[in-house]
Amino acid sequence: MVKVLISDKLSPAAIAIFKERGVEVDVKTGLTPAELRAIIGGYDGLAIRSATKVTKEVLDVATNLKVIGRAGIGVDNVDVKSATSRGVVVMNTPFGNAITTAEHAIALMFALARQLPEASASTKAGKWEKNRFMGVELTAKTLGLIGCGNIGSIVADRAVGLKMKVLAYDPYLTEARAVQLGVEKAELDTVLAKADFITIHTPLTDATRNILSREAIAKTKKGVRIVNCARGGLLDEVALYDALVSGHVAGAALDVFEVEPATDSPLFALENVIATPHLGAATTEAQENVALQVAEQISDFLLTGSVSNALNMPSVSAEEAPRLRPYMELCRLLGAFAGQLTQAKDGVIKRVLIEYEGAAAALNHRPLTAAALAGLLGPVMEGVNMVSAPVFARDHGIEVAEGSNERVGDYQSLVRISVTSGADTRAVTGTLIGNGKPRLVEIKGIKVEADFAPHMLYVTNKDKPGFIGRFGMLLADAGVNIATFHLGRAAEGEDAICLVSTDGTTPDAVLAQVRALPLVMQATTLTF
Ligand SMILES: NC(=O)C1=CN([C@@H]2O[C@H](COP(=O)(O)OP(=O)(O)OC[C@H]3O[C@@H](n4cnc5c(N)ncnc54)[C@H](O)[C@@H]3O)[C@@H](O)[C@H]2O)C=CC1
Ligand SMILES: O=C(O)CCC(=O)C(=O)O
Repeated sequence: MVKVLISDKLSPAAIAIFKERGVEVDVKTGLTPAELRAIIGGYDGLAIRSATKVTKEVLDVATNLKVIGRAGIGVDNVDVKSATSRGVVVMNTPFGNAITTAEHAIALMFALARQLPEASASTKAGKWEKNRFMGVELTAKTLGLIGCGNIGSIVADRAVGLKMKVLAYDPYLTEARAVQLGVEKAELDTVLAKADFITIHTPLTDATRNILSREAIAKTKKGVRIVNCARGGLLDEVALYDALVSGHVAGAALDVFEVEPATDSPLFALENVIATPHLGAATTEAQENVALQVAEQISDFLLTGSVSNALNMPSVSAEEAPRLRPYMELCRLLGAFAGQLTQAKDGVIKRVLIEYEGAAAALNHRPLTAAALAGLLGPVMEGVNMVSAPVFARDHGIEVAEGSNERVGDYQSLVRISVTSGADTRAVTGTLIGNGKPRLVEIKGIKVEADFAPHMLYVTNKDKPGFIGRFGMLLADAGVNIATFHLGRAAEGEDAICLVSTDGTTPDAVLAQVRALPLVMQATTLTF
């Protein structure tokens, strides 16, 4: 039974889903990093919000972990790079809390415009300061959006409904989408110069860190009000403090802080600052949405192999997962065959071409290619899987290409992997037979019909009388039992191949004797 740890406060809806799907689930919140490291090795899945920090140190001891599911959007509390190199899928729930967070940004904008928290506190203190709290209207004001993705576009939609003019700075926003949203696409400097309110909705990346820097804040319109409901670190808190004190910025509403939990900040002493404790996603509806989604996504992945909303792996829908699974296995085995042949020769892979023919041409190729790369790179990288293999290939300059052809030849479906290393290119081709069983049908252009087996011996030789008898006797004398024996040749008297499955490994000394047989060009043991 697969086992999942929920290490942050999640709606009980998540536990119900896991149990319903037959996944064993433990809920342990508030763990220290050391406590998490001590237990994480026992889990296949980890469901988190923002409190759990999934660091490299945690991942290093997460020996069974296959998937991390973030019930929410931002994954800045997960070391995605380390997770990827360890083959752990990282998923989020990109839409479940977007409306709620957009509503929080709008709520903060209203709260700033009418100084609601201060007015409420003063009234409750019995002061009735009617003249102190003079507000501003939102109608006809300019809202500057920085980031117009899921949340930003919902904020834009609501702001347009409030009769605001919306300027959006987002390098990835197309003109067509801007028109559809009723916003004007603008450069950052224009947004800074013209906006009465600015709200940030970008992820925190190297490009967005400090996007509202001291210099940027200096370019804003005097009296601007700023909302940050995205991530701490997107604005310079010290510069913001100075601009609030000088009166250049009329108010700021912050849900997120550079250091969280933020229990102490000079900003808290300012009347014109509203602060909430990272509450953007905190509604019953959003928490139920993200908890349900993350539990479904983690269960689906662990139980069926379907992948949704992963940041480091191509998606595989629940519908296509059963169809893709035998092909993924075929691709992995073909990759492993080609990888072991390459390793036995010159070793350094330069280029991989994966071709899909017949029925395979119509499939979702990204997960299949990832599976082929995982098999191929197995001999060079311990523990490589579909998550880590494409990244490893990219980082090591291995060129990966795909081809497809719907034409059906001798086989309904074919996958061919051609690997170039040094001056050589080696191709292995396979198909699925009967109930989805992988079969090798061609090696280096020579036809063969062979199943994959845990232990194999692959020999290339000259097609001349004398090899097969000597080879069989040698294995028999060494006590290596042959399970299956397959032969193929390019043409009479030319290059031939012999693929044998054995009941156990062939010792290195026996392999050396095979290599020394007359007519043998090369011999390699293979394991699958
Ligand atoms: N306060 C809270 O509780 C919550 C905060 N968030 C945060 O809200 C932020 C936005 O989330 P989503 O809208 O779902 O993300 P998204 O990925 O849908 O949208 C982000 C947008 O930022 C744009 N962008 C990227 N780099 C940019 C740059 N250099 N300059 C301007 N725009 C840039 C992207 O093109 C994209 O359109 C994230 O930081 C997320 O972590 C999300 C949910 C809850
Ligand atoms: O889980 C939370 O409360 C925070 C949500 C959030 O920041 C996100 O989804 O990115």
